[in-house]
Amino acid sequence: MIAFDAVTKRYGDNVRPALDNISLDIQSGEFIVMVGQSGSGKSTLLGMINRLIDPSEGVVWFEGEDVQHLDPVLLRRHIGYVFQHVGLFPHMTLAENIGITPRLLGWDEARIAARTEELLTLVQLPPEQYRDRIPSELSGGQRQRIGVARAIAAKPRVVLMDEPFGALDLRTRDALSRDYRKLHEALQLTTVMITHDVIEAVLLADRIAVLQDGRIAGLGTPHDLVTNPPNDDVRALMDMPRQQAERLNALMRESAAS
Ligand SMILES: Nc1ncnc2c1ncn2[C@@H]1O[C@H](COP(=O)(O)OP(=O)(O)OP(=O)(O)O)[C@@H](O)[C@H]1O
Repeated sequence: MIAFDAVTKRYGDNVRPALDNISLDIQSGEFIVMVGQSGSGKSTLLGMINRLIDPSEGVVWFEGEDVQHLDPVLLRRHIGYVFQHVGLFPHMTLAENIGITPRLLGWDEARIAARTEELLTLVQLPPEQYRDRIPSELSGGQRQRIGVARAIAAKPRVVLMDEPFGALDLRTRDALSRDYRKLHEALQLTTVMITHDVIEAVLLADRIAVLQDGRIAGLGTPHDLVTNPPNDDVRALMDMPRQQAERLNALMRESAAS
């Protein structure tokens, strides 16, 4: 579905490339999650898929085509994009926000209305109650649900997510990410997600890519990376959820004993 072939990205005259000779194949239907420290190159990698960023060297393939040969505006209409600050249009109703890409693609109004109803139901915001609201009349979690609905409105096969649930409280975040995983499966999407939360990555991903200084330091199923990390940095990162669980258990035991 998507392939990076020896991709390097240099910003301006920075000595160190933001991405350094990355090769990565993403299969159709796969849920791949990118983790790594701030500045490791995750957003740069994601932005190359929908041509927000162009490579300095190498080729990014999308469904067998070099993205450099595709019109970026048209390409983006076929790739859903969800990011942390949802970016809904504040004066448009939720229905209008969801209908933006279908409308740009020339769908007729009846089809857009039907699709909007379907999506509001899918993201668990009953249409009769929500379709005519504006974004400021929603909670952060509800807004993010609309962000997901808008991203998949025109039935893209690929969805890119940049810290989509990062600004939400833990419970909402957990519920929303689980709901999204179900949507990913039901709609047979290909999803590329960035998160800073290793637990979220382990729970959601088919495969995790660990980025470090512009390179892929580890790539594999959550199980592979936890049980057989390729190096000490990946081991330390993937071991964090277990260490936190152990600390929590120890605290619980101490407070139960006192
Ligand atoms: N427009 C830009 N101009 C110059 N340097 C940039 C630009 N965008 C990113 N960089 C640099 O490229 C490197 C990778 O940045 P990138 O945003 O891809 O990292 P990231 O892993 O997504 O970070 P974060 O987790 O903080 O969002 C960083 O060193 C960053 O400073």
